Amino acid sequence: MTVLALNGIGHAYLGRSVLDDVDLRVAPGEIVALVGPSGCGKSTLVHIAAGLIEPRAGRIERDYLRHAMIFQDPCLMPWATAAGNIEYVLKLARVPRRQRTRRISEVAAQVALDGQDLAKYPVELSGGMKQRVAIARSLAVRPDFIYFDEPFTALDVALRRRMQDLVISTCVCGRLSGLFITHDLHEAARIAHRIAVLDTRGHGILGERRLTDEPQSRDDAAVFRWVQSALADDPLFRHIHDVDERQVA
Ligand SMILES: Nc1ncnc2c1ncn2[C@@H]1O[C@H](COP(=O)(O)OP(=O)(O)OP(=O)(O)O)[C@@H](O)[C@H]1O
Repeated sequence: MTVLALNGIGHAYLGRSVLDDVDLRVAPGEIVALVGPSGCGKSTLVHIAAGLIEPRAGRIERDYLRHAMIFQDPCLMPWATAAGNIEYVLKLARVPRRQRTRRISEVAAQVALDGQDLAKYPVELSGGMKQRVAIARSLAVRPDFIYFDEPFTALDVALRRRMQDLVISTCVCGRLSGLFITHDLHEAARIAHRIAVLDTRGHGILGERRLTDEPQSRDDAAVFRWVQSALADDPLFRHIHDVDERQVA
């Protein structure tokens, strides 16, 4: 069973190929992390999967009801309060006013935003609070699939961790499915059921590894051990490591 199937996806920008023959599947209730070095086409693939870009080749099968997207930039409307930003998507979904108020409170509680936070404008919110509003906004319409495009890259380590916990508590425990783009193997190993590696030049999925236990049951030591062993012993991830080091050098 799949809720998302990408079959033979290919794409090019200005005649330059960035993706070729990419196949990827997500099962119900599964979070798949897609990793790969910068510029290999991860964002392009997730935009294609979400229907924001029409691919040059391939077929996409979506078997979910409603998706949401969370980007690195929270993309909040600066002229609306946090509550106003969340309410906007509920208005678009034609949710009646009384239900909107209740739904805003529910999702705000899920991401630990209080009434005072909800009354603030984006300029008055910290980076982490803005990202929490963005997550609350995406949860407000009750998606059953979420696309994450490196959502926590700009956050500091502690905040990033809290946001990852939030993904685990809302998505994994809520049985939502998702595709999570990241170049951070630790992040992937914390939150995903399965990790797929995109080829350096976007020429297909190089391989994938399933993590045996559920994300909510992994402690820091288990994640650390998994990543160390993947980088040291697994040729699939050594490849990523080498490429990153080459780019830094
Ligand atoms: N709109 C665009 N027009 C032209 N080229 C683009 C466009 N968007 C992306 N590219 C190019 O396509 C390639 C893949 O970009 P993409 O953003 O999908 O990679 P990525 O793996 O998500 O990178 P990163 O991890 O750095 O965000 C890159 O070489 C990028 O420069």
